[in-house]
Amino acid sequence: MILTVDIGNTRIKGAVFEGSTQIDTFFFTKNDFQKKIKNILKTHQKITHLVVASVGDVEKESFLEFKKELNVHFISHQDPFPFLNDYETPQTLGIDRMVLAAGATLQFPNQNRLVIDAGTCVTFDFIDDKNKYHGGAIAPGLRLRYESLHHFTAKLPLLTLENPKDLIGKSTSESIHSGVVNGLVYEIDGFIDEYRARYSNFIIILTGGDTDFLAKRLKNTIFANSNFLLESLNQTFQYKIKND
Ligand SMILES: Nc1ncnc2c1ncn2[C@@H]1O[C@H](COP(=O)(O)OP(=O)(O)O)[C@@H](O)[C@H]1O
Ligand SMILES: CC(C)(COP(=O)(O)O)[C@@H](O)C(=O)NCCC(=O)O
Ligand SMILES: [K+]
Repeated sequence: MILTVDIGNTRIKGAVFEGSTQIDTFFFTKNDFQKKIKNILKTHQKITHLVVASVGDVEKESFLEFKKELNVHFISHQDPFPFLNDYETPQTLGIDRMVLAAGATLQFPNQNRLVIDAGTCVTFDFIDDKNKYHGGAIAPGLRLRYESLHHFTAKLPLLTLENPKDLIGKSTSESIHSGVVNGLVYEIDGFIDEYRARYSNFIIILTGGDTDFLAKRLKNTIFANSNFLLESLNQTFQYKIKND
């Protein structure tokens, strides 16, 4: 059994896999994840490997204590990946984006794929049907948009995510909700339309913490799976075992 851990810039997520089946899912904070992982290891005594992908600011050293009982692996740019990386700065490409691209390549063979991860940032990643990773885009995520409107102005309040009543906001709060939510939805649909103008056929995977909120608002048909990064982490590690 494998425990996969995804350290993003907002949350730490974990999942236990038996083969390709996800049997448990967890959310951690920076302060409690060591204690929680210990409990998970007690519950699932067959866990032999801990596989971590991190773009957050958690120290690698905080996983050292698990090395006694487990095989601990941090996914890195040196691992084998099932695609050809055409990014001009491959060493600066987020390891989460590498893992998403690996998952898309392995789960959806022989087709063009666009992966959209709506987390702290919204990232776009495009992998073509010849398994070449092209690159994509990085934009602020939903919560980041609410926070930056508040942080960089004198008058705007900090609001939490809410469904906009209408396109036309009739108050400060309604205007912010429309600007943030409708804005991101139009942005994602706009990106998809532009990709479609270049590539007639591709599948779209939407993942990240805002998956469910966004999926039902997009006009494009997408494959929504908020677990895609954790699943892809498991697959990236299986791929490494076979190809190292
Ligand atoms: N419990 C939660 N805590 C924080 N953000 C959450 C939560 N549930 C959903 N979200 C949403 O998820 C987004 C963060 O997604 P996530 O995939 O966890 O980010 P990251 O991978 O960058 O840490 C935020 O924009 C927020 O709107
Ligand atoms: C773009 C990101 C900050 C996204 O992080 P997340 O929203 O998943 O927390 C992360 O993938 C990253 O640090 N990337 C490095 C730059 C790059 O991918 O080119
Ligand atoms: K992201």
